[in-house]
Amino acid sequence: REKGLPPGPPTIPLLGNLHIFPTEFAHYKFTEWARKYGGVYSLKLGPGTAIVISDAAAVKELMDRRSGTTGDRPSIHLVDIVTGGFNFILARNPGCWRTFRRMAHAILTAEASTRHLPIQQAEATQLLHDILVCPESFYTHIRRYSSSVILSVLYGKRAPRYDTPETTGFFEAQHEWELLLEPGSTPPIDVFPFLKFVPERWAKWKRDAKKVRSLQRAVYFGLLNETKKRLRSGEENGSYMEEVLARQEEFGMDEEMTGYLGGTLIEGGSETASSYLQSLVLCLTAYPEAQKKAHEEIDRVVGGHRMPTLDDLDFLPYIRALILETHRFRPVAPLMIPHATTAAEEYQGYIIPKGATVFVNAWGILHDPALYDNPEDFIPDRYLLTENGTKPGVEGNDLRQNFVFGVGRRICPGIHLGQNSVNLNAMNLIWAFDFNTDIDADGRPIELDTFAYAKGITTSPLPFKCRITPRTPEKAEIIERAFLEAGYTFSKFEFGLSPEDEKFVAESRAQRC
Ligand code: HEM
Repeated sequence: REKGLPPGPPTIPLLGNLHIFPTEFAHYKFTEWARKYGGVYSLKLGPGTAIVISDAAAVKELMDRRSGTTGDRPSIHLVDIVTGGFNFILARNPGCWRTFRRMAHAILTAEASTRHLPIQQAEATQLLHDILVCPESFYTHIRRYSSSVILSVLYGKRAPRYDTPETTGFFEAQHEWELLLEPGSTPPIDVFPFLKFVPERWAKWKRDAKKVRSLQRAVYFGLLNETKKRLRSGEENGSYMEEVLARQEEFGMDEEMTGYLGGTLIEGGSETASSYLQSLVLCLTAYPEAQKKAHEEIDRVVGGHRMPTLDDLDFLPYIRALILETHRFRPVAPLMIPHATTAAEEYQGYIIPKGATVFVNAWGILHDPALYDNPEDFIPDRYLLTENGTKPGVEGNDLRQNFVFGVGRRICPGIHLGQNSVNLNAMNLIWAFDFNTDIDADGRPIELDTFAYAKGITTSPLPFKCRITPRTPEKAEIIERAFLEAGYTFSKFEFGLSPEDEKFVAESRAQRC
């Protein structure tokens, strides 16, 4: 470890800390090290350096205020060979990232998210309907919902079923991509660049990378070409990609960039919202006291004769607190997405070197016992006591309520769309259903493991069982009616459907007649 770096675990020659770098659930190990080495510590990864920040004040200073030098992403060879460097989320700065970001700022605005609310609301209604009809498949219903919203908003084409070809195509590509990016699944190419020159026949990762590239391109460019075809036939429906295509020249975007912009926005928007909503169901089920309070509040404010709308949220302080507590308790991206520095920075006497990878340990901060009372418990009330949920007497000014959406220049550009999804569905699900733990053969409740999560950069609970029942027959009827009425909104997003999707849609419409 070079002189001047923040402290960190002892190193060994050549590898530094590479031999102890966690290959899964890194946020747990990073948090354990933070308690030992402090809120800003360093890891040596071969010749490279990683800085782990688990302190809210340091995040504010280094990542938000000095974002000009901490807003890059680390160089990842796989991103270059799979996407040609055109992955918005992992793109390096400068280069195409700046163009993507300008485009996102112009088009993914709060105002635009409001324009897309009708389809989001209609999809949220189908989510309630699907759970009503087949509650045991709630996990996949949520995934269908989030993919369909993002496909509708981006390409103006919805996914009526979980098995819609675009959805399964995307999930397959995404699954293979995440496996490839998983630390430990490939040799350390970025630490030892000579590995790039190993011939393909001895490097399985190169063959896998080719496969992921062709899977992704089939989905991303397939959707883009369909959008163009739809525009040529004069069937505009106001999707994001329509505007991107119209302003391609203004932003200097060629075909490759345009295809990958849309594709990586699906990557960013699909699994994040679904992971959040799956965690929400897990928390409601595992913490019946919190569920009861939320039910009481929504019954008082919204009542049983209509569905909630986003306007109700202002009058639902406990549910707002519950939404924030779910973000804190199980953040979708516990280590966010690694950043990198473009110049050296000095922080409290330590050097943060140029080219260092920076991990923002959101998990470590949001589960810090110095900030939160009983951080491992799900306690929405903490957000009623203080703005950022911190324990009384502790300054929470270095935190902010949208912290889980990222930091500095890399803050999530889909934040408005994401927040609408989270807020709308949280209210809907609480309004509509009772969530109870499953029971075993002897009628005893089966305790849920709230730590059973999938590994990866973004993480969702592993599929779990719970009993979901409508709260009143009247609510079940309201949901059915709203789903049938949503058919009109859906019809504007249903083109080029597969025969199976056509059949499904026709059957839903037939019910209406
Ligand atoms: C609950 C929903 C969501 C959560 C919790 C979430 C969270 C995040 C986080 C933590 C980051 C990393 C920020 C950083 O590196 O500092 C991020 C980046 C990103 N998100 Fe989201 N996100 C959500 C929804 C969405 C949606 C709906 C979209 C697309 C419309 C989206 C697109 C992106 C993109 C493109 C990036 C990369 C931005 C960049 O590197 O400049 N996200 N998101």
